[in-house]
Amino acid sequence: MAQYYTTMNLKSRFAPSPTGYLHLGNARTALFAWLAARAVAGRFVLRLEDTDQSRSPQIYEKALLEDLRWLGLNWDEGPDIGGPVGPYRQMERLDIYQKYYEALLETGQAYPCYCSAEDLAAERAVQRASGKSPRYGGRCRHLNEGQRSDLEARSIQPVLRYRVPDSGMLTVPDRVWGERSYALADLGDFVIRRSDGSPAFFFANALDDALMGVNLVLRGEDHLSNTPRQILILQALDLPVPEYAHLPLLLGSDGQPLSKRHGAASLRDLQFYGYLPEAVRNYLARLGHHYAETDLLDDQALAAGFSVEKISRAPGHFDVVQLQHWQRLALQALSDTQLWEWRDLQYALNDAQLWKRLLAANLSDIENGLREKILKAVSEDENLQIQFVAAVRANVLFPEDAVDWLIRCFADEAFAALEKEDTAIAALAETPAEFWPLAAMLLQQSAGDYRIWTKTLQQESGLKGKSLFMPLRAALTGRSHGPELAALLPLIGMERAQQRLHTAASVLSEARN
Ligand SMILES: Nc1ncnc2c1ncn2[C@@H]1O[C@H](COP(=O)(O)OP(=O)(O)OP(=O)(O)O)[C@@H](O)[C@H]1O
Ligand SMILES: [Zn+2]
Repeated sequence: MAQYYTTMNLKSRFAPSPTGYLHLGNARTALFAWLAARAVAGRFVLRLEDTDQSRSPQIYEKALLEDLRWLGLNWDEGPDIGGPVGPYRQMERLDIYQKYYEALLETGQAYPCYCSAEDLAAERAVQRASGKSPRYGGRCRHLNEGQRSDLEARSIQPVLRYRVPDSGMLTVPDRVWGERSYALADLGDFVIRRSDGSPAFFFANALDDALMGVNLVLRGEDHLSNTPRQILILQALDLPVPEYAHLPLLLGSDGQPLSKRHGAASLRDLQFYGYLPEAVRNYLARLGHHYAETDLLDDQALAAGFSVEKISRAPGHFDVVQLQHWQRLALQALSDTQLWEWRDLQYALNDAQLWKRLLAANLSDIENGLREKILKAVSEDENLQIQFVAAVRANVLFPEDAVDWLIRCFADEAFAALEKEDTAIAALAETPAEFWPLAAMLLQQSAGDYRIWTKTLQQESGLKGKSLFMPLRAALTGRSHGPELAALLPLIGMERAQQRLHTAASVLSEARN
């Protein structure tokens, strides 16, 4: 049984390949490894497995660091900040690997294999045909010096294979899956160095964990079957074997595991939509890990409640409804001022394209400087900002929602053509024509006091409940749902409210024509 790490020296890591944008599966793996370290004041390492040079463009390395930082993770050692056991990019560690290849060659635990891709494919075909599971049969195991130099003379670049012991069992402990035993005879001698000299994943990954002092390897279940080979390598080199914890994979809506190469829902996408990183952290932390608390947790609480033992074995599914639930809670946790200053909201306010889209029906208003006019009015008045945020915050999930409500509150001439929901138009159409002049007059009389206005309007129109408030909401906001009208009315103001009540009457007559 593996020795469980003490809480004093835990070191975990995230070791992605910079081959695409991080998706939520990668992000959850990174988050769990980070939480495991932060829970016990351990260390967290970021290592880039960039040995597949054909798929490792520079942009992905930069994006990877940015996205992890956006998510709120930090690392104690990594490619950008260095550390005591670096370098932290595998391509910068080739000399280190070479030393260990030589050690294995010297003791005969590794040997060069000259088999061509065709040779190997033919071997596998024969094995499959006789119902055996395919593995390398060991053809180059016993080549003598003369045979080797012959092959070298034909300038065949060999791979290096690890010589797996012929018999025996290997027991692999896993903190999530428990112990599994493997018959060594089934493994087949596997490649540890490719013919171009680059290290195979099995080798570099295991070696680096050991050399970097990583003692908890938390990674996706896709690596579960690699573990016996990695333990063999570490044992052969007399290096420490870490503890392993394999996380069930996150699946997309097609039931397939998310994968960078297939462009799965990325952290970048979530950032673009305006998700708050604390919402994403809370969502991911509960994806396959149990927390007793159902409210939004800060990082300290997330770390304190994290334990490898609480990881579930069931595969996770990306569920946007759940993610939005955490977005709602994360937004609620912001003060009004913080919400107004939300960086993504500030971007959205300045995003002319977004305004154009929200106002598509009335582009001429954009040309007339509508956006500048509204922004000027609210940017000069801090009270108005706070009042606005306080009124609409329960109806805002994304920055775009806030911009939409801003337009609905503060646009005058634009409003006539502002997009109106069908249900809102239906509510207008069901309301008698004489209601609107009455509503306008009583609004004037009540001097904008919402309670007095609606009370007198109810008395004099005979309408009440939904048939009173739905048409008012529809006329004032163009929507059938939204923030409290009492809170919106002061923002809309008397003048615009009057205008909209009159417009509602004309919408009605248009609808009837
Ligand atoms: N769908 C997934 N769910 C959970 N974890 C995953 C998933 N896919 C990969 N991981 C984990 O993310 C970490 C980084 O792996 P890696 O960079 O190879 O990601 P990948 O998505 O498999 O990329 P690629 O498509 O380039 O192979 C590993 O620990 C891996 O196990
Ligand atoms: Zn061979």
